[in-house]
Amino acid sequence: MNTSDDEAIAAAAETKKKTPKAAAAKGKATGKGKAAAGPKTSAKESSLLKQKSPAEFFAENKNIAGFDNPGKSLYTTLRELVENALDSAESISELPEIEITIEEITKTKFNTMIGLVDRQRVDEALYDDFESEKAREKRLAKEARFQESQAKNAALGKKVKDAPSVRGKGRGEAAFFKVTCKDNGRGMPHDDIPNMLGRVLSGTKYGLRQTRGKFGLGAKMALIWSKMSTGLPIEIKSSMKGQNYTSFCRLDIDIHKNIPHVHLHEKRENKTHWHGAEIEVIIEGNWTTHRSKILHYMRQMAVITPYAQFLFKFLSDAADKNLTIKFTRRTDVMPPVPLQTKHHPSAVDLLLIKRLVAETTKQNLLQFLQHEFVNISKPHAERLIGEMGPDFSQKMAVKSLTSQQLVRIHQLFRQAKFDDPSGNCLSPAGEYNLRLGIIKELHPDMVATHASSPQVFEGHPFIVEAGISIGGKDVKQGLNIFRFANRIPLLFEQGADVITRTAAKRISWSSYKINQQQDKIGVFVSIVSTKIPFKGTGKEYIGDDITEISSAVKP
Ligand SMILES: Nc1ncnc2c1ncn2[C@@H]1O[C@H](COP(=O)(O)OP(=O)(O)OP(=O)(O)O)[C@@H](O)[C@H]1O
Repeated sequence: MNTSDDEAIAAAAETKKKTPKAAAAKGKATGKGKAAAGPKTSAKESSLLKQKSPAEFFAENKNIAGFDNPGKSLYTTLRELVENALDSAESISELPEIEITIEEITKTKFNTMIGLVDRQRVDEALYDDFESEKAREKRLAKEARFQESQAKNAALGKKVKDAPSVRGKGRGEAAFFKVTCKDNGRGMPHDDIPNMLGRVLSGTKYGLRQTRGKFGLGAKMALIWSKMSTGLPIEIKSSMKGQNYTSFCRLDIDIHKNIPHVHLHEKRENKTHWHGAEIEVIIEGNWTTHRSKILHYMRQMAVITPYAQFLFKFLSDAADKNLTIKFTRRTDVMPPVPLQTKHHPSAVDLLLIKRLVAETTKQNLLQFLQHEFVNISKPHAERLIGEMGPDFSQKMAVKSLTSQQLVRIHQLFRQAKFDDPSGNCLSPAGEYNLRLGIIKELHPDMVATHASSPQVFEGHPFIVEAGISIGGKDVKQGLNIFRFANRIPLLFEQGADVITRTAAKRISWSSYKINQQQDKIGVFVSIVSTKIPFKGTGKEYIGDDITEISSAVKP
């Protein structure tokens, strides 16, 4: 015992003798109160710890899932529904037939739907778009000046600018849309519908397989957004092949508990023997700001999926806004259904090894290594076990492995050499389809395509397919970059994406006798993998920081 300990004990004994109250206070401060019951917690000190459900988290951070604002939310809702529809039809090798309708709902119609009486404005000055007499005069004078300068510019042959738009300060009046997506896919089992669409982070696409969906989030985000912006539930109709009934379900989500709140769930007659799903959601959106993104998305989807048929409709009370576009099927050749694969030993972390041990049906370590991972043959597994050390044996029960032994296996997996995973489980669009898609949607003067052999990053196989086109319809001068990941068009965050950066900065177009500024160049790059390293859950771009991918994208 050193001097300072001695001193502290002596001082404490002294305090105890002198003032029992002061000693108690000291005990509280040092956390050494009554030995058995522990220090009492006053109401003021009660724990501040709170839990949040995944649904609450995503409702509060909806931007990370692509629901940044009403316009983007309309775009992302459509996209999530279309991608689910395609995944579903392709999973049963059915040529996809997908109908998408966006119906504009006026405020009066919306209010009638929810039983709210429409009210006219009474006190105009209360509103954000109210313009005082003075402000009106000022605006009109500004507009007149602008028109004068435009007239002068036009007379001098100079470029004429668009008139600046006049907007209120705030968000203005909300616009509502009913988004419906109907497919001819697998449908959903009746009893699973509430959890599939009303519980965040639940889905059927979590295995190691190339799919458009991945997180078990997209459709639920559309529902959360509808709950946040209109308070209306989602409606689902679904029927599986051979079922003589259609499931109908109307539900919303209990955000706090992250559980579905079912309003109606029943079986109805399926006279037409239809199979597939039809999902309908009513949300706030903005068609004006995101019309062009939505149409680009549909067109790009038609490029990468020429074997699908899409019927896109925009319906409005203003007849001149109505739109119907049919993207026709050009081929019956579908890429093969992507296969579920096992994990590559170099791509697993400790947590995943523990999960695989907990879930495996294999009894011993030898069988476990051989059957739960790709590229470990029996002789290879025997050698690996030998290398693990004397505590390990081929016959040892895999469920009896200690935490330390699992760490040893993980360490060995990181250091040992394994053959690369094969790309057999992947389903690229195929050069034929990519070429066809480009010709069908762009009508270029020239197209060239190329597909790479499978490559690997972090134990995941990936394939890059690319196409270049020159000329065509609705193609602007310069680079027109079309990016696809697991056959999803990526339209946002273009600047940071590996494909854009490669096309714009790392390719010497002049060496191919292509003028980067003047020619109408279409660049199409499609990456498929069991793991697309998206930045964020919004699936909007692939970063430029994975060497294997960036060098594979550059020809
Ligand atoms: N049109 C559909 N047809 C059949 N099943 C569907 C359909 N839409 C959704 N599902 C089922 O509901 C599940 C949840 O869909 P959700 O969009 O929430 O997530 P996901 O597609 O699995 O992943 P992600 O969040 O990456 O899109 C899907 O995994 C699928 O099983």
